[in-house]
Amino acid sequence: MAVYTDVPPEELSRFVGGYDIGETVSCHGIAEGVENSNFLLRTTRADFILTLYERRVNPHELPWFLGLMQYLAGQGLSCPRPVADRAAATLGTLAGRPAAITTFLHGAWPRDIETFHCEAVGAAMARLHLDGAGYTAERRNSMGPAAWPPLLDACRASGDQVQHGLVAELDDALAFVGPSWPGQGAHPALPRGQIHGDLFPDNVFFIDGRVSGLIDFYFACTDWFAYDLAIALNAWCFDAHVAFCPDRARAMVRGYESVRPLGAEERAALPVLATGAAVRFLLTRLYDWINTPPDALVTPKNPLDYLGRLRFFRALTTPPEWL
Ligand SMILES: Nc1ncnc2c1ncn2[C@@H]1O[C@H](COP(=O)(O)OP(=O)(O)O)[C@@H](O)[C@H]1O
Ligand SMILES: N[C@@H](CCOP(=O)(O)O)C(=O)O
Repeated sequence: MAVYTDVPPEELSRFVGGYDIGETVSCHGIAEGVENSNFLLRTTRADFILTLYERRVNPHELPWFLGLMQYLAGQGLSCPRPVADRAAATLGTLAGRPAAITTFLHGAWPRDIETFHCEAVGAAMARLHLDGAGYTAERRNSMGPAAWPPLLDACRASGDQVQHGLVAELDDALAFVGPSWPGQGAHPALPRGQIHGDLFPDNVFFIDGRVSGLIDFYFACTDWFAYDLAIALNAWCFDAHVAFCPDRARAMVRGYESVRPLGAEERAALPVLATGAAVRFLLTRLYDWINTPPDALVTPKNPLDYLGRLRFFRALTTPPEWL
């Protein structure tokens, strides 16, 4: 359950009254997601998503995220479009939190991933990469390689209680990934631009087998395009037993390349990028696993799902046949 902040009805009605979106009919907390408080806001005109920003989102960065969504929606990408209030502002304050209203997207995220989903998400991601080109403001990846050593340090005391030897394995992975990262030493920099940064299945909606929308842009940033693909290879291309599914990976790369072909250097960097992506999600999940109180409303995600992924990508020595 991800509703961290309750919204008193009178505050909601004052907030919604600042927009030209009709009268509030209902406003219900949404029991999915982990980062922010999301509500389905139904008005006499339409359905909207009301988001109160919590936790990891830096309020100073919200205009960048909202601006990116506005820009991508203007390019024809199906993503939440921030709604401006009567004073033309897309960011306000509600119940003491920064808050925004965005358009509601129809569709549902896939619970059972099939190969066609992976091909479709690859193509949708490549479109996002191309569509973002005209949004020139940059955002550094706050969850990039520089963030990983301090995250590991914060988990150092308790990490081995989650799995024996985990901290040493993560130290070793960081020592490998850091110097091998694109742009480090002899490793070439790669094509870069606006990436989603968290394109997991629960952030991609489908209708009748086609992508109907991408949501949750709050890890978006300016980084290597191929890193976004590496994140999605982690998130979509393993089964429930954390066994790698080469057909899914092949389909995802094929879908991506149907829109934006990868360069040879991007292809060569994918194993290390995917190893880094596994480290990144293992670490954020481990941090949450250790620091989420037992009575919290949100259930932390299992960090060890990403240990199997890390080991898989780390062990790739030659270019894999699915690439
Ligand atoms: N624009 C949207 N249209 C429809 N549903 C949405 C939209 N944004 C969020 N949701 C719903 O809210 C849930 C949580 O949103 P998400 O952005 O993933 O939250 P968090 O940032 O907290 O992880 C989604 O799984 C979806 O059900
Ligand atoms: N996708 C991340 C967690 C971020 O959650 P989201 O609900 O914002 O997508 C993970 O699975 O670790």
